Amino acid sequence: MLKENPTTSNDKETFQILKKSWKPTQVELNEIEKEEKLNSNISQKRAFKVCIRVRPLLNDEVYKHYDATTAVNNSVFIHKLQQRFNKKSLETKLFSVDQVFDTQSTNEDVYESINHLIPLILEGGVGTVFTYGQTGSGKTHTMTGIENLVAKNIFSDILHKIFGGREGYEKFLSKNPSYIPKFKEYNQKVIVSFFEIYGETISDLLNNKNKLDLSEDVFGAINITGGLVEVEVNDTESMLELIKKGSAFRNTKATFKNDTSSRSHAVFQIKIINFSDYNGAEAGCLYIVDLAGSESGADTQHHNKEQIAESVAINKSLAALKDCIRNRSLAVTSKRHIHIPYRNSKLTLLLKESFELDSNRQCETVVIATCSPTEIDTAQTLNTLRYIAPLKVNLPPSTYDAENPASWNNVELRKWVKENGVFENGSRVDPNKFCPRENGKQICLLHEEDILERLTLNGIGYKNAKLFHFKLWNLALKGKAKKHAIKGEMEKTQGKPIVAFKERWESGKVALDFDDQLKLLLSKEKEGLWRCCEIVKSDIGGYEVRVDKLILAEEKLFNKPVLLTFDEARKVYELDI
Ligand SMILES: Nc1ncnc2c1ncn2[C@@H]1O[C@H](COP(=O)(O)OP(=O)(O)OP(=O)(O)O)[C@@H](O)[C@H]1O
Repeated sequence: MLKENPTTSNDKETFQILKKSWKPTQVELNEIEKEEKLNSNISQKRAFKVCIRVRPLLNDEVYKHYDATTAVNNSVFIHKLQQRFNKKSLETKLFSVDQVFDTQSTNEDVYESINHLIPLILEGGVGTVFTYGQTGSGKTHTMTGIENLVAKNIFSDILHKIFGGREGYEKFLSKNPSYIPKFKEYNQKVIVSFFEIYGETISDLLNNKNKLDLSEDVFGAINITGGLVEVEVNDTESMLELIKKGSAFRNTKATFKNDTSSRSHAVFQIKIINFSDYNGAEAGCLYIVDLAGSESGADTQHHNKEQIAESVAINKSLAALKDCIRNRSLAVTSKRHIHIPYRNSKLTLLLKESFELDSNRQCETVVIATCSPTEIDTAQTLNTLRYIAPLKVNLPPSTYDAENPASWNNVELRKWVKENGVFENGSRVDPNKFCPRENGKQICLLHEEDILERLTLNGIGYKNAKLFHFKLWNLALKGKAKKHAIKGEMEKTQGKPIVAFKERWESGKVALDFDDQLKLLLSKEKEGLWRCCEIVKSDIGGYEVRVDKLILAEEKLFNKPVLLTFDEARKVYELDI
């Protein structure tokens, strides 16, 4: 590995003497304490958790360079030797994040910062972990460690969940010592894929670098197209084998800073599929993303034309990633609309769901900033830390509203189902079967036929299933209207919500009226009266526009405009709630 060496042995000695006598100031200690108090008081979990890992000095660095960092609890100090006239002193910068891993930390220690993502994906959520940092700072070392530890732990985590905890599983094992787990028996599948994003090209690392692409469907979901190989795995060894195979195919080249520098973003994806789930239940998903290293101008001074173009492409996609996270954090606090530019790169498009404020599923991301400890990398380390330190984002506060199913989590939904799914003939809706993992919003987005199927397959008669669906659907519509009322889009008059007509009604808009009927506005007949055609529920779920059913409707009864999206496959419209 090539290293520049502007450090004299004199500097190194002076630095070591100064660092030995260095202590954080009282102001800095107060700041660390304040940050830690703030972290421990956070009742909400982080949507974006930020960690720092400082790697140790490597063998070829130990003699020439020195460690310019000091970690104190969840903060790290970066030191710089300054010379003023004849006097040398230490200049220090402090960064506080959620967790710091110092030069002595192991990959097992770092794994602790991400292991909460496993229960999240077993519940159908989306977990993302990525490392960000200069080339040669330890991203691949950290990510390979995490991939291997996930492979080692995920299968026992699933079994503990199936057997109601570690003790339950151990008790079972003591009675069945030769038991070999078969996840299919428990309706679980663990599916693994591994691909890289090099510039804007996506290649399958488990299939000879077969070219893949991303597409966004009409519902906004991102799909990998081109035949991604997805392998079902049942044990640690098979998963480790795939990690090894995929890593060997990765695009790496020697650079000025790193002999085996990764020139692509590698994405190791684990899907947890509960295949007894009905239509519409999404798989839990973990993305482990090893980013290509960012390079400074100085790092690229020995690059040829092709390498410079490669560096520009890497830095561009890293900038897109930073923009998305930064705007995501701004969007949580800002009163105005903040655009999250996830379409600016393939990487951010893939991770779109992690940036969405209003995602249907719970999404949590861990960002690990990796740093080289040496004094010659201080400028790049400061760049990395300045960027990642403000990225901490809390999950949006709970918006639970007993009258709005779209705001319920799985526990709240189950409670409602238990209380409301009771019929005169004694049959009951079992929440374990109706909504094993979904939250209220996910259930509200299901088609009527999917809901009816869930109910009838579990012994609820068709008539009762319709009644139950109607109750839930009505509540969802009212909840949505109420949400708008709270937002100030409606006024209350005599106990009845009346629209404050900020929106100008115009032809082509769809209005929901106070009887929960939808109408497509065709033309204005006269002031306050519109010629419309009816939009009715279809037998196959969704809505149909009945051009044969023309009516006149009073504008004052319109509750609010709604968006309909067209389901190309079934040729019906769906309410975009
Ligand atoms: N925590 C660590 N402990 C020991 N060695 C480490 C650690 N982190 C990194 N290294 C070593 O440092 C070198 C560079 O690490 P690595 O390849 O992981 O960097 P990188 O950030 O992925 O670089 P690039 O962006 O160029 O791919 C490797 O030889 C690696 O083994």
